[in-house]
Amino acid sequence: MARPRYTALLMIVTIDGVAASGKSSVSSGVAQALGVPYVSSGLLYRAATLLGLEADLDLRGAPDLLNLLGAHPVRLEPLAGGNRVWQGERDLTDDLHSTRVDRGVSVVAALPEVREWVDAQLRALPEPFVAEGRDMGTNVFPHAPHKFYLTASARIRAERRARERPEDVPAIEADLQRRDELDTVQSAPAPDALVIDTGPLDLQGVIDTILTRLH
Ligand SMILES: Nc1ncnc2c1ncn2[C@@H]1O[C@H](COP(=O)(O)OP(=O)(O)O)[C@@H](O)[C@H]1O
Ligand SMILES: Nc1ccn([C@H]2C[C@H](O)[C@@H](COP(=O)(O)OP(=O)(O)O)O2)c(=O)n1
Repeated sequence: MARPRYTALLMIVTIDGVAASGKSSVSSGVAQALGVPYVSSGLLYRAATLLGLEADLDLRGAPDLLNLLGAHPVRLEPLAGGNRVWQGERDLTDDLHSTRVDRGVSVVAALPEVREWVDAQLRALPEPFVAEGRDMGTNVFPHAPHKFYLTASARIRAERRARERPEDVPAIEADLQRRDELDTVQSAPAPDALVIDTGPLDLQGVIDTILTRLH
């Protein structure tokens, strides 16, 4: 079958949304269909959090955290199938989705200095790509021609995430709601984003909804 032609092929596509709304799975599917990499901005916030926790730092203290990140630089490797994060030769990726990192990351993401550190790395990446996070369409790539924003109820998101975490659905739902609140400032949809309620859709349904907009 002939591969569909996408006008978005040489541009940036942004996919923002609340926690566990499907951003990384959907971005990976869209990126693979477009034949471009996807970029997971949340992994950089998670890496800063992991390294701060490992160094026993107070996560509210930007100077110490920035010193640490400056001394041991972190690199995001944006692949279409799944992003990886490196610190030198160490692959941090598999340690970034623990409950401990989930619970600390919003505090770190609220630090303006850390946001600048992440944004600078993202803006240095070669286009085209699909970028996912909270503020890709509003703050980091406001000129992107195609923007999407994923939502779903906290219960549905918790049920999905429960397949990846040891905690039960109510505990995960409470954590997600707490994080939604802490992340509110940077999580507003761009005015020109298409908001997609992923609740009634399966993964492929969300990917197809986006791809039909990119022809
Ligand atoms: N529309 C969907 N239907 C069913 N499961 C989904 C859907 N979107 C995502 N998922 C699943 O929900 C979980 C969270 O998705 P993920 O892509 O990690 O979200 P995010 O990047 O927003 O945190 C994953 O297990 C993923 O496979
Ligand atoms: N562009 C971004 C991406 C993530 N963040 C913050 C907010 C989130 O709580 C954490 C982790 O985001 P990530 O997308 O990796 O994970 P969730 O989908 O929220 O589970 O980072 C942000 O503030 N801005």
